[in-house]
Amino acid sequence: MTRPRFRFPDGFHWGAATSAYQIEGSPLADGAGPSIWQRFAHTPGMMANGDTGDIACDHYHRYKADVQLMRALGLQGYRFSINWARVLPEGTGRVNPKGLDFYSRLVDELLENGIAPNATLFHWDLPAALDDRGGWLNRDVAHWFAEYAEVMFKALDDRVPRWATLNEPWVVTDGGYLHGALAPGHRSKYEAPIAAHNLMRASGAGIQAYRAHGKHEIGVVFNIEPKYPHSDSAEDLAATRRAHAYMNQQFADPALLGSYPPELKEIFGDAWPEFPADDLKLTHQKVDFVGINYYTRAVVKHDPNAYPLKAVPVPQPNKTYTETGWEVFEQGLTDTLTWFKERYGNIPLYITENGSAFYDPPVVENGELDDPLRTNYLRKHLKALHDAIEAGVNLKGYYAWSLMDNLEWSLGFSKRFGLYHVDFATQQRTPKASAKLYAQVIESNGSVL
Ligand SMILES: N=[N+]=NCCCCNC(=O)[C@@H]1[C@H]2[C@H](O)[C@@H](O)[C@H](O)[C@@H](CO)[C@@H]12
Repeated sequence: MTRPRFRFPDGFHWGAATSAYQIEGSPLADGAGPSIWQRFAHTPGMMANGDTGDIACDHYHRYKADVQLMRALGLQGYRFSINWARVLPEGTGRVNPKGLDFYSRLVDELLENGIAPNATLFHWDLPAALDDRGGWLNRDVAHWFAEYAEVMFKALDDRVPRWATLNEPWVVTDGGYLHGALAPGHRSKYEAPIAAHNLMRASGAGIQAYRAHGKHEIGVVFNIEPKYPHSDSAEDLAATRRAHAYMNQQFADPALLGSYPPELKEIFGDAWPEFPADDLKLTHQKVDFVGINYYTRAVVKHDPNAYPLKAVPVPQPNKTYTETGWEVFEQGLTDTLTWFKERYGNIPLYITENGSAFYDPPVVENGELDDPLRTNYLRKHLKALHDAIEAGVNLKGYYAWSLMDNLEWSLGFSKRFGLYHVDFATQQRTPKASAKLYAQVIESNGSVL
């Protein structure tokens, strides 16, 4: 019997992902300290509709029922993040046992239901107390992060087989330090490179701590958005190169090559510091895997007025765009994975996030909501994933973003990425048709595609 066209390799890992501030709620419960997102969300004007993570999906209280939702899909893994300030309310020093206990209970519930925990130490919610001490702009943050990482490894590594240090450092620096749309809301071309550099120093220090205390796997998670030139003019090709270096190499290169791409000095000019050479020895640590978050691509053209890249994305005609303004372009996922393999070698890779926000009219049929656009996005991207594996990429697994609708950062609850719909007034979870497809994909290891 011939093998089904899109059957994935035996042992391919199927999961779903969330993050602490987006789903947990109760950000200050049981001794937790505030994070910069707790502060940012309560700063007037920062969040769409004034939405905050005060309740979100109330996962802090509903985690057992949410694990049953994961089990209903047949998930083999669940990628979640740890709210640093729940465990270390001041960011360093005193450990809050009730904060640690929540994550211990979550991990036990996952294991009891045959779901492998995949824990991310930092998914944007830096303790506010550390931001008061300079946060990612203070070189000491590498030590603060390593101290936090060691607390978590000692507490949970006996039960957590896979860790990530950071989630998407590019978004933290581009959104939080350059453009100011995300916490902590700074707007400085001088601060952004320093924050970026210290994020990767901290990730390196966290990996070093894992080598001393951990028994399983640790990696780091990057968002990668492939860049395609609008034309083959020299200007557009150079603009595409700058955009690619800024988003896709600025963090992976120091982590995996121990160097920065030359375009960064070109982009930031006098705002690009001369970093101590030893720093890149710290950022360049062996990783057990890399997580790639893929959503979309960008077609890029030169624009002398665009700050600081002198490059802008070009909307594509006759294409489907999601509610977050991202073009549906599944070929970009295949291209991203083959590029990553060519540049960094055949490191084990996971797609740690992939998904889409669409306004799906909630049509309830036999207890599920129909979401044709999201279902189509999922199907096309899983096929593109399979193409990358056939091209020789060492792809180990896939985590759908997201398990359930949640707080889409400063866009609030208006952008829905979930496989499960959440009615935030009642906290009712309802599986979407995309959840049903995903469950069939997991059950058949892709053969159903
Ligand atoms: N322009 N543009 N381009 C695409 C760049 C994507 C940057 N944002 C992400 O990747 C975030 C990631 C985050 O981990 C999660 O917490 C977010 O909820 C999802 C959805 O937004 C994605």
